Amino acid sequence: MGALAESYKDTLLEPQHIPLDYGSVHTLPDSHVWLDESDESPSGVHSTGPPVIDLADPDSARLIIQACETWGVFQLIGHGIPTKLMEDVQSEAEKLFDLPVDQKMKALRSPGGSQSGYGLPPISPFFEKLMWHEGYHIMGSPIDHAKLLWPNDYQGFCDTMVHYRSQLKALTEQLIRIIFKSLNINPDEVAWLKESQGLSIGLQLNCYPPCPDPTRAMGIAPHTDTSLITVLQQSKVSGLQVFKEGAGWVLVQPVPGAITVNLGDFFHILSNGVFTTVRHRVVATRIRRLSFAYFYAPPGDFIVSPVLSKDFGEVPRYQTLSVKEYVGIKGKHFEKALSVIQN
Ligand SMILES: C=C1C[C@]23C[C@@]1(O)CC[C@H]2[C@@]12CCC[C@@](C)(C(=O)O1)[C@H]2[C@@H]3C(=O)O
Ligand SMILES: O=C(O)CCC(=O)C(=O)O
Ligand SMILES: [Fe+2]
Repeated sequence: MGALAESYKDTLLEPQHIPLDYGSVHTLPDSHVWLDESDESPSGVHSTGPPVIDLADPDSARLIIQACETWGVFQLIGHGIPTKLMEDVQSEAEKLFDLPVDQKMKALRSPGGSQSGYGLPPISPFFEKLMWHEGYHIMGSPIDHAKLLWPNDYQGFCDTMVHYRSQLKALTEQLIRIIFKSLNINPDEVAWLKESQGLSIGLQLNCYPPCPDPTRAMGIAPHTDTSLITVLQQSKVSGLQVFKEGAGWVLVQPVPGAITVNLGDFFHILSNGVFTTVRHRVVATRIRRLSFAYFYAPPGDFIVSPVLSKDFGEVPRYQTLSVKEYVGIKGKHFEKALSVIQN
């Protein structure tokens, strides 16, 4: 199922690492109070956000590369994902998170197993406090877990998710080709890009339930994605913030119909640190917010080695290692993983 299925598999999930029955909680429990994020200015709402790029613009490749260097994130319009499909995904996910908590718990992700199923973010054990979040992860076939949720009525959900995944795969690979060219990597010579063998692909449905005290809660704690690239559908409700040096936390205000694209750790390593793996978080909100993240990583045995050139630097800033090795290091060292492999 690919190397990402192994990520965070050894982080110790304690009994408290399961989502609350949020509908029945009217005050924020102490276990969910996040205080003192003050070192990293709370909500940089005054800064201009990351760029919005139209993929149909003849200049889009240049703008994408520029955004990879400066922000590590951008919003993409003209991407060709049908609006109807994006709406269908939203309504299937709403149906899922609307289920009674006992029903969702039947599909709970099992500790040490694959990442598929219902639960809190796998990074939860790295934090003292719990996130105001529930998620459902799909890796490989969605059928087994969907059958647990809807024993007689799972086909519509599965068809929508599989169709969505294949559309996002094509878009993601189009973006990877653009970025590879700027790194002087010939995409036609990359076997996994041509043949789709051994890729690590995960589709994460995120739900941030209505929060009674959003300024003291956290939707998803700060992290960088363990991916080459992540493409994200945000709903109309804002909540995603990215950390920008000099500006603090900056809101990525959702543009209707746009797909948010962010680079993950593997593009950062490949580009010798020139492309940003963007640190991001999600703030809690008074109204429910959904988002859908598609994570794409090369096969576990792919060797990630910084590209060296005049533009990307002549000296490697990171050690050369396999995707699988890095996933192991990330699972152990989390936010420090990149500094662990720094030369
Ligand atoms: C494909 C993956 C990326 C992810 C870890 C995982 O193996 C499965 C869940 C993903 C997710 C979703 C919520 C935020 C996040 C940091 C987490 O805890 O689980 C990401 C992980 C990631 O980007 O590494
Ligand atoms: O909800 C969002 O906007 C972002 C979610 C996210 O960062 C993730 O799933 O990795
Ligand atoms: Fe993320």
